[in-house]
Amino acid sequence: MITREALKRFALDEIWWLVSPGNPLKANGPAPMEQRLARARDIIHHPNVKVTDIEARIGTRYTARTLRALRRLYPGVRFVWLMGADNLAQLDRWQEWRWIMENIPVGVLARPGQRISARMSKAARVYDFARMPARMAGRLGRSDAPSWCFVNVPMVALSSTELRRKGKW
Ligand SMILES: Nc1ncnc2c1ncn2[C@@H]1O[C@H](COP(=O)(O)OP(=O)(O)OP(=O)(O)O)[C@@H](O)[C@H]1O
Ligand SMILES: O=C(O)c1ccc[n+]([C@@H]2O[C@H](COP(=O)([O-])O)[C@@H](O)[C@H]2O)c1
Repeated sequence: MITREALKRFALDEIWWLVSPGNPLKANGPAPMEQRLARARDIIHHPNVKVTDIEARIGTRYTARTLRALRRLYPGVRFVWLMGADNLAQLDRWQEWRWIMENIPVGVLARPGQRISARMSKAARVYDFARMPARMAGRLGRSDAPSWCFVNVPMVALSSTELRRKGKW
């Protein structure tokens, strides 16, 4: 749902789901890559959405390194980094987070319970000057970094952790 919203709201050509080799801030490692790729591909069927293990192939789980590699590999492409509001709330714990903000436009999708922590976060405060109003979200991909935009999307209070706990995956 947030992928479909992001395609529309940010007027993107494509969205790539980067199936992570493992979030550096999460203590427990994920399920095997092949399994997660297959499950991700079962969920999303959209001509403009690609599910990829490119981070594993590049050999990194750090977003700044991924983005540098992607720009080298696809020099003609203007990339935008997309994430949920929970990730904005702790972005200042990411490796080279200022480099990310300074170099790639960032689109943030609202997430239940995360509005205040995202708004009060260090990243939001430091880069307040670079925030685009949501009504201009469609221009995010064509704007120069630093530039970020928070959009309100229909709230779905689901998390991967909860789905795993309920045995749905
Ligand atoms: N319900 C949601 N609303 C908005 N963004 C979301 C939602 N669920 C996940 N995201 C975003 O989608 C991306 C992938 O999230 P992920 O698959 O790790 O799920 P998660 O629910 O955050 O995981 P976990 O429960 O293990 O913390 C992240 O950027 C996250 O912020
Ligand atoms: O680069 C980092 O330091 C960093 C720290 C935490 C999360 N990330 C990335 O952010 C993405 C979202 O993580 P998650 O677990 O919320 O889906 C995923 O690609 C992670 O690898 C990246």
